[in-house]
Amino acid sequence: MTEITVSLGERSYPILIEAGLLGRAGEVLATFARAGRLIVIADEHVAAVQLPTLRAGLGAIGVETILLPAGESTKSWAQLEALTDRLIALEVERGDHIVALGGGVIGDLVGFAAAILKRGCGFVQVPTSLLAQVDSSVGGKTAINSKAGKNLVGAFYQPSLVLIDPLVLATLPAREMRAGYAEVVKYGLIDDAAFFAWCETNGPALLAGDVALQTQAIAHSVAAKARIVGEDERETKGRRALLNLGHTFGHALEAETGFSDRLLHGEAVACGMALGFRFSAAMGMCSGADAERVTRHLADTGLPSTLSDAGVRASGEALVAHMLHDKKMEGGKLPFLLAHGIGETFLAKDVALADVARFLDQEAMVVA
Ligand SMILES: NC(=O)c1ccc[n+]([C@@H]2O[C@H](COP(=O)([O-])OP(=O)(O)OC[C@H]3O[C@@H](n4cnc5c(N)ncnc54)[C@H](O)[C@@H]3O)[C@@H](O)[C@H]2O)c1
Ligand SMILES: O=C(O)C(=O)C[C@@H](O)[C@H](O)[C@H](O)COP(=O)(O)O
Ligand SMILES: [Zn+2]
Repeated sequence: MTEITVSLGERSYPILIEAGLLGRAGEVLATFARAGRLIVIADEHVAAVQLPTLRAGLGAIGVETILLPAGESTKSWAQLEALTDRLIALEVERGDHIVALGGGVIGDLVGFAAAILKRGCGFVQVPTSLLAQVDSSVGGKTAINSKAGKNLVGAFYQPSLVLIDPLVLATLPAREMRAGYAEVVKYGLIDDAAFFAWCETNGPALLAGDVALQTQAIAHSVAAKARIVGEDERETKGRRALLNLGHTFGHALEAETGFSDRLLHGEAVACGMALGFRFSAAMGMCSGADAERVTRHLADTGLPSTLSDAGVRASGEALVAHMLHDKKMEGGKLPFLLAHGIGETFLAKDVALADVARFLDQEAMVVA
C-alpha cells in the first residue's frame, strides 16, 4: 500500500492507495464507525457500481446510504439542504465521520456539508473518478456552485482520510476518464516537465485502462498536490494558486455551458490549459513550440483544446465577465496562471483583461 501524508499540523491526514482497497475498506474505516455504523453518501451512478464492493469491504459495519443525483448540478443549495437535513435526521454528531463515495461532485458537496453540519463533523473521502483520485479528494477545497459561478460558496475543510482504490476506475466511463486525465497532465505543466513527458508516453495506455500506470499517475499526482497544499493550505501564498492552472479560463467555459454535461470540469480545464499556454505564447512569454506541444497532447487524448472543441461560441468580453467571479481576484485585479514553458507555470499579476478578451476573440475566429 502507498501512503502519502498531507502535512498540516493537527489537520494532517493520510492518503492510502492500493488496488483492491475498497473491498477491504473495513480495515481502515472501522475506526470511523460509531455504534457499528457508517453513513455513506454517493451519487446514483456510483452507488449502482461501487457500493456493493464497499459494503462487502466493510464487513460487519452497518452502512446507512444517502443517494444523490449524479452530475455537476448536484453541487447546489438545494442538494446541500437536502443532504444536511438528512444527516441531522440520522443524528450525526460532531465527533462522527461521514463518507463521500464518488467523484469530485460528491466529494465537494459532502465535504462542505461536513464543514457546516453542527459547525463541523468529520469526513472521509473515497474517490471513485480519476479526477477525484488525483485531485479533488485531497486538499480540503469543498464547495457548491452559485448562480454566478463555480465553487463560489464553500470552505477549506480537510478530510480525516483519503482511501483510493484504482480498481474502481474499471467502471468509469471513458469520457470521465479523459476529463480526469486533464488534471493529471496539469501537474506536469505546473512544475514537472519530466512528468508531462511521462504523460505523453503513457497517457494513451493509462486511458485505455492500464491499472499499473493509473496507480503510478494517481500516486505521483496526489504527492504533488499534498506537497503544495502542505505549503499553502488556504491559497494565500501564491503557491496553491498554481493548482488553478487552466481554471480561470476553464470555469468561464463551464459557466458559459451552464455547468452541465455539455462540458465536464476536466474538459474545461484541458481547454483552459491549452488557452493559457497559447495566451502565454501570444504575450511572448512562452515558446510557440511548447504551446503547440501542450495543445497536441490534449487533442491527441481526445480532450478539447480550442473554444470550438469545447462548444463555446461566446465573445471574449462575455468570457472575461465570468472570470470576474474568480476567487483569486485581489483588490479588483485578476491574477492569471501563465507559463514560461512546460513545467514553468507562474502567477502573473499584471495581465490586462482587455488583452485576454482580444486573445479569446482571435481564438474564436481562428477555429470557427
Ligand atoms: N475540491 C477540489 O480540489 C476539486 C478539484 C478538482 C475538481 N473539483 C470538482 O470536482 C467536480 C468534478 O469531479 P468529477 O469529474 O469526478 O465529476 P463527478 O463527480 O460528476 O463524476 C463524474 C461522473 O462519473 C461517475 N462516476 C464516478 N466514479 C465512477 C465509477 N468508479 N464508475 C462509474 N461511474 C463513476 C459519476 O456518477 C458522474 O456521473 C467538479 O465539480 C469540480 O469543480 C474539485
Ligand atoms: O485544489 C486546488 O487548489 C485546485 O485549484 C484544484 C482544482 O483542480 C479544483 O478544480 C478546484 O476546485 C478549483 O478551485 P477554485 O478555488 O478555483 O474553485
Ligand atoms: Zn479542477
